[in-house]
Amino acid sequence: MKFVEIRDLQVTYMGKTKPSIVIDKLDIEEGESVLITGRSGSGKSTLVSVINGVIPHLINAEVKGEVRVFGLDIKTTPTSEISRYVGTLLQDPDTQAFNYTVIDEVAFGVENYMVSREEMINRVEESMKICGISHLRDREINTLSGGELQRTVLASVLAMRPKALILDEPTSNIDPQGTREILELVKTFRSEGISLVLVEHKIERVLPFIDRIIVVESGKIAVDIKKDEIIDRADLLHSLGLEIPDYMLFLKKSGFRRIDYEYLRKTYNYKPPSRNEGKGEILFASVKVKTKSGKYLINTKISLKQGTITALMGKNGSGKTTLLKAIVGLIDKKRLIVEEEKVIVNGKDLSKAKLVERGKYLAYLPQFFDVMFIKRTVEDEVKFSMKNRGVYDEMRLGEILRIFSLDAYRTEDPLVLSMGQRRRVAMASVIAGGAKVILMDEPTSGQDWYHRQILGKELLELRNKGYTILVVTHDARFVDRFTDYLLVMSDGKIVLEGKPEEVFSKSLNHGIEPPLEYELGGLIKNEQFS
Ligand SMILES: Nc1ncnc2c1ncn2[C@@H]1O[C@H](COP(=O)(O)OP(=O)(O)OP(=O)(O)O)[C@@H](O)[C@H]1O
Ligand SMILES: Nc1ncnc2c1ncn2[C@@H]1O[C@H](COP(=O)(O)OP(=O)(O)OP(=O)(O)O)[C@@H](O)[C@H]1O
Repeated sequence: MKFVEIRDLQVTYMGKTKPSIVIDKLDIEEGESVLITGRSGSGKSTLVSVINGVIPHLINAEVKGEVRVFGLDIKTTPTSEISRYVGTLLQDPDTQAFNYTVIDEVAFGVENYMVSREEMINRVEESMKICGISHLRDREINTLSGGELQRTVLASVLAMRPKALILDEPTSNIDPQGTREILELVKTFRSEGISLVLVEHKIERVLPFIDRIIVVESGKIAVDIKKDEIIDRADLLHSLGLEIPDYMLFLKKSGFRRIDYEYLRKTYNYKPPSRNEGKGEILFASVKVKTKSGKYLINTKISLKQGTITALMGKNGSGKTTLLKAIVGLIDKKRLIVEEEKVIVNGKDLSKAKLVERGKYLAYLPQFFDVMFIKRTVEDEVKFSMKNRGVYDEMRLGEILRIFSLDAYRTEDPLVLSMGQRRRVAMASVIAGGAKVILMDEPTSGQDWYHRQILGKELLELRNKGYTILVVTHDARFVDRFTDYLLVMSDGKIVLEGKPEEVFSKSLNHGIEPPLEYELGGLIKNEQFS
């Protein structure tokens, strides 16, 4: 039986005049493992939403044509029935978790099935183990880090033992080593005939786990190839804005039709970009944060050099977000104990300063910043933020809008702008108070390569204008391309620091996978892709 059969499909969201996807024919065989990729907004999520029945049952959209999933017509089969066969991990795990504790969440789906209690317990335990969250079993969901939450949702999906899995950008929140471990395990399920659909921007990372690549472009299937054809089509894929590493283009130019890691190791040269050294320390912090039961979540010192971009990497739950929050003064003191929070910015001691005062020196951009917008125009949004910090001045407002290339959008509603534009409005608002140090939490997550490059260039421009930036990310290629220093956290401590090329050679034990060109170019030894 086929996993997916699509014929003459057109999906049009309520209120839209044009369909978001138009697909004449698509078949996915049972047991196949397919990567669906393509630019942001191309229609990937819409496609997977008809495969798991979310459209039309939970999201209102008109579906013309036919979609069958394991022979079931998605238009007439309730989602509860489809979800017995097709398990989905959404990109934003917040929307998928409803329970109080981790173990309740993992058991939630499987509880509704007719399985014995013993079988249920076995499945729940096994899934927690696979996803590396057994130690979090009794933890309240709202205390989990982003990656821990995503792993929890995945465990609950796996406990249902679906015939097919849809993973929507698993690498966006789960650290690279964790993603690899989970995909390795999914691969072993595949020997039991499980089908896999992976929606992902990081093609290279998932290549060992898939058979076929489908590229969606403007709502249509633009490319549908076997994995082995990736080099043959490298130029086309590159021109579609996908993250095709240079070494693949190099192979194509050298006349190869397949990836030949041996040849690359002998011939491929890689030189990291030049980095800024910075001019002395602009930020120093010494932070200790612990739980009520006395476990240190953060116990570390951090220093940033003026006029540099510094990356902060580390496994899920290592403490990256908590460290950023502690520096800006955003730790929830009802839940956690702040034992030490020494923060000095540009010679000014902010250790005792309140949030608003710290905001004049430090700008913090959370991962999901849309919630920050409260005004109806870009100009009002930035103005409001300046007034709030007591630093409003019309000239300065104009200057900030120019720095962030927002002049042309002054009167637009921030919420109708594109993701990149919205991020610039949020950044303009947070630095409007005069802050010269910007702390950003996972701005690369879920972004396609084109937008990650735009972000990187924006950061370089800000750096050249004298700002200092600390950026939390799981994206090693982004770090290599766009940052000057790399800090690695483990168990609440910064354990490695230096230029990315120095740190990458030692970071394998900390959940970080260096860009493959480091290994192929002989800069580090890591034979995981061979
Ligand atoms: N619920 C919705 N209502 C109306 N339009 C929608 C809805 N969801 C998506 N769209 C539109 O459909 C098009 C395809 O969006 P979709 O989310 O499928 O893209 P995507 O390739 O998954 O993007 P990304 O990589 O950014 O997640 C876009 O133009 C988007 O604005
Ligand atoms: N109230 C709490 N009680 C116990 N542990 C907590 C509490 N709040 C947070 N934690 C734990 O602190 C650790 C650090 O979380 P943090 O969000 O800083 O991690 P992170 O490095 O940003 O992870 P990710 O890469 O997944 O985003 C996590 O293991 C989290 O579960």
